[in-house]
Amino acid sequence: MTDKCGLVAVIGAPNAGKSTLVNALVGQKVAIVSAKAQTTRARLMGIALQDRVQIILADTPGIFAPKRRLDRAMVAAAWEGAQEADAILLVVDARKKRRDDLEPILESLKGRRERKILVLNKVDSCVKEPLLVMAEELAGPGEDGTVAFDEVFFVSALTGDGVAELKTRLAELMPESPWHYPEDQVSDASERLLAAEITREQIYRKLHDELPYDSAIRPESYTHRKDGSIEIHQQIVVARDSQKAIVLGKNGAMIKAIGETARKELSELLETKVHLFLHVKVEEGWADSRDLFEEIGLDWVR
Ligand SMILES: Nc1nc2c(ncn2[C@@H]2O[C@H](COP(=O)(O)OP(=O)(O)OP(=O)(O)O)[C@@H](O)[C@H]2O)c(=O)[nH]1
Repeated sequence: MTDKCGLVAVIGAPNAGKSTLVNALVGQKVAIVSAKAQTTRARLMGIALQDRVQIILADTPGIFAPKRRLDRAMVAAAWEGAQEADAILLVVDARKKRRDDLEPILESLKGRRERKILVLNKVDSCVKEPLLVMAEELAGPGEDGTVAFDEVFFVSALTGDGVAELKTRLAELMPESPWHYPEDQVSDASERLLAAEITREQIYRKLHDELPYDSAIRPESYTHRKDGSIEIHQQIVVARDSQKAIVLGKNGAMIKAIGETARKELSELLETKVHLFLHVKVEEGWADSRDLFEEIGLDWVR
């Protein structure tokens, strides 16, 4: 069998389950799953393998009405991901009845020539009949005769139901091409970016009530020690002194707990001992700072 390799853009509203689906397709944790909407800031890529086919998944940030500059950058990154794709996967939370947030996405999909696949996710917790109606509504030819979607899949990214079928289909759709990544490299998100994502996930888990979106992780250094362990330094960037106090916690207890959990998870993922050093830095208006945008992998949007 000749080698095949292609790019799949994963798009959808916040919380639709894109990260969970990418993880399920890849079979290993590469993107960040959180119950909170809009946590996927960086455009992490997952790489799924099926026989001699490499499927590169652009796990894009949720598309939503952008207000702040940072949010606009997220949307731009999402669409940038969809530009050179061999297929576009739109992930929809099948449990949601209101689909207002889908309208702008459906509208902009109309003009796209790529193969469009609708993935109705979370079928583990929704009733069947309305689901079929929804599929019919979304997948049929639109009023102007254009087909909104070429194919529909029903999946549960959580239980894995339907994921193998979707993966097989994606593999079929990939063009003949040499592989873009070495066999053992399942993610092109550099390890240091992955490490930053894991710390950020812990901050959301432990502090999301107090620190909604006003924090970011800046990777400082990532070095391999002679004994095979890895030393990682990261800055937790916040906007105000009061937020710094929250991240530190009483006598530093919070940052210690964040660091400890993140270190354990990283150590498991990287299969080696990890030394993680976290520092809190106050930077007013960090969301407008250009270098940080670049560090989290987003284009600068004015
Ligand atoms: N019941 C159920 N829950 C799911 C399924 N897939 C994802 N979820 C949950 O939905 C929530 C959002 O999932 P994510 O994968 O973070 O969603 P996302 O689309 O990547 O979200 P953003 O990063 O905000 O764009 C999490 O709590 C998941 O556990 C599914 O198939 N069934």
